[in-house]
Amino acid sequence: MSSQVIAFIGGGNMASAIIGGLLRAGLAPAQLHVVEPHAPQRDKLRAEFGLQALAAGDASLGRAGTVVWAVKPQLFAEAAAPLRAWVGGALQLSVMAGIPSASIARASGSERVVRSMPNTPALIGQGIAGLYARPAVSAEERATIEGLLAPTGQTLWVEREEDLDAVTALSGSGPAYFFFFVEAMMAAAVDMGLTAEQGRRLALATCAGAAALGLASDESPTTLRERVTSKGGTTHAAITAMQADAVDAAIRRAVLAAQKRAAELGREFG
Ligand SMILES: NC(=O)C1=CN([C@@H]2O[C@H](COP(=O)(O)OP(=O)(O)OC[C@H]3O[C@@H](n4cnc5c(N)ncnc54)[C@H](OP(=O)(O)O)[C@@H]3O)[C@@H](O)[C@H]2O)C=CC1
Ligand SMILES: O=C(O)[C@@H]1CCC=N1
Repeated sequence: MSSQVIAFIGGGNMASAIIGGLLRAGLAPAQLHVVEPHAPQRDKLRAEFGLQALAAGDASLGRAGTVVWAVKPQLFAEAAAPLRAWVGGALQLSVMAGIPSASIARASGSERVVRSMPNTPALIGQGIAGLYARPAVSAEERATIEGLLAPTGQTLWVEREEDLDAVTALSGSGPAYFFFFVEAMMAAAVDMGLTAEQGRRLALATCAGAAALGLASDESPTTLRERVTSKGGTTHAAITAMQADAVDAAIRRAVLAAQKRAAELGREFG
């Protein structure tokens, strides 16, 4: 990893996932600057990572080679306005849902903008992040961003910026859909007389095993599903019940709702 300074604007969940990865990859805490107005969160960053976060931006941000925008989309404009004087010379990386790269270029004063959409498994190095670069970003700068995100998991470039809204709806929000499903499995476990903890272990191990099998196999998810589904058996009963409730259509509608919201966030706060 290079010796450049990386400045994070916002030191919350997603910034912490990336910071943790960078420190594990060998960056020195002194290479990481964080602007975080929330005092308890600054204390947490100090305790967890040994970082001295700033309550507000200052001229030290001018030393950053890369600036990572990790505030809520709703707060982007407010967060960026006081920093423009210092961040314009840097490569910009956003993790914010929805905010268009043109807005980030305008607010930061730099056309060198990469938008990313990571997800929370980044915390354990098993995330996947969609990436989009504005034309002014060089091949070397794309590689810099890939290196910065590598400790958090995989990356996937998209050519059209609007596709990041779909990535947001699939993999950015996706961990929450998965935990929603696990919550329902746990509730069903209790309905059947198991404890919630037994349900949690069975559901999580089953989902992790199924995901690992899907990744390791050349077969499609449909084939893998059919292989579990014995004729006239228990899985058939469950899948038939889900089809009767149109669960697949409901999931598709939910993902499209997330995509629509990502686009709205861009229009409202970009
Ligand atoms: N969580 C997720 O799964 C994912 C999130 N994202 C994106 O990451 C971004 C951050 O989300 P997340 O980490 O979950 O949110 P958090 O609320 O955990 O982190 C944002 C942090 O920014 C701080 N902040 C608020 N105003 C400013 C400011 N003016 N300058 C600097 N920092 C400020 C917040 O402080 P305070 O709490 O006081 O407001 C907060 O600590 C969002 O844009 C989201 O779309 C992307 C992919 C996945
Ligand atoms: O819910 C959100 O808006 C953010 C973006 C993707 C995951 N969390």
